[in-house]
Amino acid sequence: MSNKNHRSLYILLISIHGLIRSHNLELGRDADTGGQTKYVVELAKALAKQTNVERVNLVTRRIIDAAVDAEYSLETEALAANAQIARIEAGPEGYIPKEELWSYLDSFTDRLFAWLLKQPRLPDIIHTHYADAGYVGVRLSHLTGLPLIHTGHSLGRDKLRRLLGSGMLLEQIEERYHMLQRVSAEEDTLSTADLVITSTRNEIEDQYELYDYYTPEKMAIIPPGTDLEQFYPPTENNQAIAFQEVLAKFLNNPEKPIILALSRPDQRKNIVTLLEAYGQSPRLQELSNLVIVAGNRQDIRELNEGAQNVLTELLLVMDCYDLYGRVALPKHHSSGEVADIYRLAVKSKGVFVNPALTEPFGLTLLEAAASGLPLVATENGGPVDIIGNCQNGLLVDPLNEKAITEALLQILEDATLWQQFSENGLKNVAKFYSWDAHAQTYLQRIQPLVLQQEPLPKPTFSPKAGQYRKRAIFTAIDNTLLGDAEALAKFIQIVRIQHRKFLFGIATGRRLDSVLKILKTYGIPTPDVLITSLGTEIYYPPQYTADIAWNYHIDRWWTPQVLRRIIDPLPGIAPQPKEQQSRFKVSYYYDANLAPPMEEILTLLRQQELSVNATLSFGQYLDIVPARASKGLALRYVARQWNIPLEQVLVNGGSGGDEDMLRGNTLGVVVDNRHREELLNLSDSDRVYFADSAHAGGILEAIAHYDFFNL
Ligand SMILES: O=c1ccn([C@@H]2O[C@H](COP(=O)(O)OP(=O)(O)O[C@H]3O[C@H](CO)[C@@H](O)[C@H](O)[C@H]3O)[C@@H](O)[C@H]2O)c(=O)[nH]1
Ligand SMILES: O=P(O)(O)OC[C@H]1O[C@](O)(CO)[C@@H](O)[C@@H]1O
Repeated sequence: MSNKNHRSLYILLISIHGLIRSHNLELGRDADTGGQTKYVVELAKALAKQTNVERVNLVTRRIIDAAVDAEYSLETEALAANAQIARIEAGPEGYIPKEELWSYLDSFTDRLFAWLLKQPRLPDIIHTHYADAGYVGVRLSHLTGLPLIHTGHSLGRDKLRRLLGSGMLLEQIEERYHMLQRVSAEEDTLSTADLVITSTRNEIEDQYELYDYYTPEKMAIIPPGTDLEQFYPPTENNQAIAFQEVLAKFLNNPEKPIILALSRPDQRKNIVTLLEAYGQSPRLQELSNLVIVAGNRQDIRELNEGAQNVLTELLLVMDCYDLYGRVALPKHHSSGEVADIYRLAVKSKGVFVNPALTEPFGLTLLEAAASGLPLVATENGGPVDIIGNCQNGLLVDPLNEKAITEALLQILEDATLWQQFSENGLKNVAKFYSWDAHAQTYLQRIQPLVLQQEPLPKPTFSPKAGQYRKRAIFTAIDNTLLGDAEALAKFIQIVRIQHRKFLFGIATGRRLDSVLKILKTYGIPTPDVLITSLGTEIYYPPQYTADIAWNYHIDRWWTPQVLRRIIDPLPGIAPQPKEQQSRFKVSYYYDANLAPPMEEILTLLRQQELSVNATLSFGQYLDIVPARASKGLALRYVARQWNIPLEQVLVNGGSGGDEDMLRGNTLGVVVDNRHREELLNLSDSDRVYFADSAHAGGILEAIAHYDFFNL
């Protein structure tokens, strides 16, 4: 291993949703392809140019769908000589909205991990973008021990707050955006990440501050850049800009100053309030035209629900105020035309407006500034910093039509102010927002994380010759292996007869001493590997050698005494006897009638900045272990040691503590006597078989169902 201090870096960026490729980004095509898509491609290219960066991978989801370009199905695509996009399959092949990706992210994680193990070496750092990639990065970081950094781009709690403020009902928001799942993933990411990179101070103070796990000291403000070769002011010569033709179709007096809004057609962008302000102001209508660029569309009725609602509402409001001839809503524009659109607005002495309910950062504001276009922008989010730095516009309350109108008139009616804002923007965007400066600051900030990382060592243990197996069965004990003597006897028979053909593993919440008693009492053959105490300990028979590397790996940010001080006083919760406790497991009895709901306990732990794994089993056992430990994570560590693909690992479970080993690419089976609500959200996973039989009968049924011995 070369000395880490001098080795050049291999950086892994993960950005899962949207349409990502090396060129000609289809920004605005849909709600998932916008600023983040552009940000990660430009970041990857900027990092790849740095001298001490050896390789950059930008990992995204592989999409095979006739509705989108075939390029998105390429498994790799070059971004630079030392940078590639890598596309990993997860769930259905087709292009689906980011809100529907959640149940496929465990599988994405397993496939990405398998892909990484095939590369010349593991990355030095994982950088995730948005909640879905955060979900994957947390698991990947636990699996590998690699440092995790995160950039939210847009935060669920902030979006939720603003949508509620705009009058949407919680049920509507949950139905459309699956906000609870997203916020839970964001909290887990914040509690695992070593560093959070934001674009502005406002994000730290006003957006991340909403989270239970809020640690400003782990956050770094590194503003993104913008491409000054693409965005620049119109040239002096009066060369016509082709897009003018497109707008002329809509406008009676196309020479009037343009008020330009450009964003994805998403509710959060709040374009309709701008249209309302324009519709209510005869003065604005006399002085200017309103141009709204909101993605590309052929037929509004074919767009996804969010975009359809936004555009339909705009047409209705336009009609209501009879704004025909004064408002342009172009259907198409290419990514190459975007810069021209800004320049058209500048030539007309117009204004760029971003009326978003909240704008985490706002790349369009940088683009407008680089074009010389003054700004009117929402006071919620990144524009506070951007206009603060660039001194090139006015901030407004996005829900106040009057304020928006006044700000627009103030700039449109004052040529001196317009000129001042235009010049300030041009000068300051180059000074404060450059990708090269971003990449240099980025590398300085991650260097200490790379140096201190303790990657999980390649498995020391290697199976003895002849012991290689290509499949495995892992089962929990209570109510899964045990409970039906006849079925257990049949399973024991299979173990004895077929034992050369598969690795027999046990993954239990019990301690080693308790498991050994069970094996003896029920005559269960000695397993090849024992995962005990809920994935915190791993033993290898016959001497039951403990895997010390695993203990060292999970012992991170583990402070059981702090944990006990927080949990012990809670009502309806009592410590289990000491023989159930272990070095890396704190266990309680949980009385659902008296104790706070699990969500509240998780919130409490995060608010105390604890990064742990808390699970409820059989509705009565609350177990808390280090974040890097679980049955699923320990099982993956063992499968990697024995080089057994997860697709050949049959896993049998029945309660909350088993959930994470049943997710992902393993072959899951849930026994019929399962604890239903603890495993409820497994139902939409395509790799879990819900057995009709209970206890060990479930395993026997699954062996047949998956045709296990012929895999
Ligand atoms: O019809 C459109 C709409 C958008 N864009 C482009 O798409 C990007 C939009 O980026 P941004 O204005 O930042 O908004 P979002 O797409 O919402 O991006 C998210 O991610 C960005 C990067 O972190 C943050 O700046 C935003 O606040 C956050 O909402 C810009 O480059 C636009 O030029 C188009 O080309 N055509
Ligand atoms: O508004 P939301 O749902 O938080 O999502 C913001 C979207 O904008 C993007 O920039 C699109 O690339 C991503 O951050 C995300 O898909």
